[in-house]
Amino acid sequence: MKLQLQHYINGKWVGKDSENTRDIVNPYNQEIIATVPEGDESDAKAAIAAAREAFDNGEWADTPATERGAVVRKIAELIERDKEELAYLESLDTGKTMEESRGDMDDIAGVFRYYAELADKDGGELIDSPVSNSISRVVREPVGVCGQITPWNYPLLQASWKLAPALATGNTLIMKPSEITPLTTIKAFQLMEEAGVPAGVVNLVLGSGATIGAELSSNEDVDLISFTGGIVTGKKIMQAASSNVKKLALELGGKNPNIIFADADFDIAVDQALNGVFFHAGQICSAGTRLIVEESIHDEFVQALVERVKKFKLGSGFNEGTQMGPLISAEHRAKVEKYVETGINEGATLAVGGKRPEDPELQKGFFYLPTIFTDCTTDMTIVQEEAFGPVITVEKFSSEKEAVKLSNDSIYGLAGGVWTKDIAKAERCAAKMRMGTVWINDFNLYFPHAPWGGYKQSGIGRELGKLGIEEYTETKHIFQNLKPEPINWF
Ligand SMILES: NC(=O)c1ccc[n+]([C@@H]2O[C@H](COP(=O)([O-])OP(=O)(O)OC[C@H]3O[C@@H](n4cnc5c(N)ncnc54)[C@H](O)[C@@H]3O)[C@@H](O)[C@H]2O)c1
Ligand SMILES: C[N+](C)(C)CC=O
Repeated sequence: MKLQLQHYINGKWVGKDSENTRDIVNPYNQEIIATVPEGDESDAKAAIAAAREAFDNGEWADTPATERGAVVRKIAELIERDKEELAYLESLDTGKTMEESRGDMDDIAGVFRYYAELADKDGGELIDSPVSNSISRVVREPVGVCGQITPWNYPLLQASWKLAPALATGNTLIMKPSEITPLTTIKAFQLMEEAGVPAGVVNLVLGSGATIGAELSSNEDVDLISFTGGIVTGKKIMQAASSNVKKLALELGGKNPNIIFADADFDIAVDQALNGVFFHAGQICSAGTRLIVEESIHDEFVQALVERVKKFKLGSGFNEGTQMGPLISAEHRAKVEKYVETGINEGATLAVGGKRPEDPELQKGFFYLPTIFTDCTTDMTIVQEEAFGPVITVEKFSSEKEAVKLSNDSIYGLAGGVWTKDIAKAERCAAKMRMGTVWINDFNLYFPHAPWGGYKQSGIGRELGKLGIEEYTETKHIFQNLKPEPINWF
């Protein structure tokens, strides 16, 4: 199936002849891999109008939940059918390895399957009414028109966490993928069309956040805005969403602590600490970029990390054996470089990395060497701010209480990890860590059944799990008086 490099509005592919276009660039070699129309506010408004009409006067919201679930299941099947093509497009667009992209596609199909199953499982709740001769029940209904805005690091995965629950519950939607990485989202809209999602129910507008994203966030015909991305954008969206007091779901950044106690399994903790931060070149919201290591093993632990890091294989995501691809763009690499410069100026010790690779084969891509800073303290910018790149900061601790205190010293609260063989200690730490996810002797694991989201400034609401579908519903209480009588007050 040919990739439709266009917007998808009201069941039609539009924008082919647009004067404004954007080139999509391969971060591995800067080649142009596609050119797409660059939409503006008028495209966003057309998509919102289509979604509004489909919600208010279409049949999707009233379609039996079992049938909606069947459509969502069909989407999962089509993703599985086209897994290789989708994985190829994702790696081309983001630079991540094919193995990672294949894993993402499995996860994405799993999310559609999970919400297909949940679609008809909430038949409401009968309340034990305190009023005699009455029926009191609670039902869940779709919110309405949903705006959905996604980032570039996990383009289709983050989209699937929004599309699947919104569709399963009978909403209509407009999605704006990151302007840097729209390819797999375009393909997913083709698959949703093939699966039989009615015209107007799902709409796709390509273009920038400042235009389309801002329109989706402020337009009063949009009932809910769901955003995954950076904290600065999240705050702008929150303000814009106040126009009509939209329902709001924000999945923002993280500066995620990974606590390593001296009694942890040393080799596994080293291995997973590396994986937790350098996977996808650190461009993961939940990357464990803040290592907090018990003093007694600190030097040995850092040495083991540094030795392993020096052997990392950087390269094309399509080459067998590549462990780490490039960063997403020149601008993003410049941000990571500035961050590392800040760390050096703040007095942290650069243990390894801190520059671009010299390998001639990597010069066209936006590569950056895996980097480790030691002698870090919580007052440093690099310990507080998200690098969203391959950079670890290492702090020391000498007591359980101090480890937990350090881990919570952040405006963020997305995720964190604890490594120890003492399960009681691990549970005590997990209970005190102010984060949406805490992993004990693991890191960066997520699956459709468990909720995902942040405490503090890491966001509002949850995706995945049962909470992830509830985000897309309004709750209504219906009270029926079976024996009405006059009140005789007036
Ligand atoms: N919590 C999570 O689950 C999660 C998952 C993935 C990424 N993230 C976060 O995403 C960030 C990286 O992604 P990014 O650089 O694409 O983020 P970003 O905030 O720059 O962009 C995200 C999306 O918002 C759009 N946007 C930009 N300005 C906008 C505006 N004014 N109004 C509406 N939309 C606007 C962009 O076009 C893009 O589609 C990191 O901070 C990362 O931690 C969080
Ligand atoms: C949510 N997650 C871990 C899939 C991607 C975060 O960037």
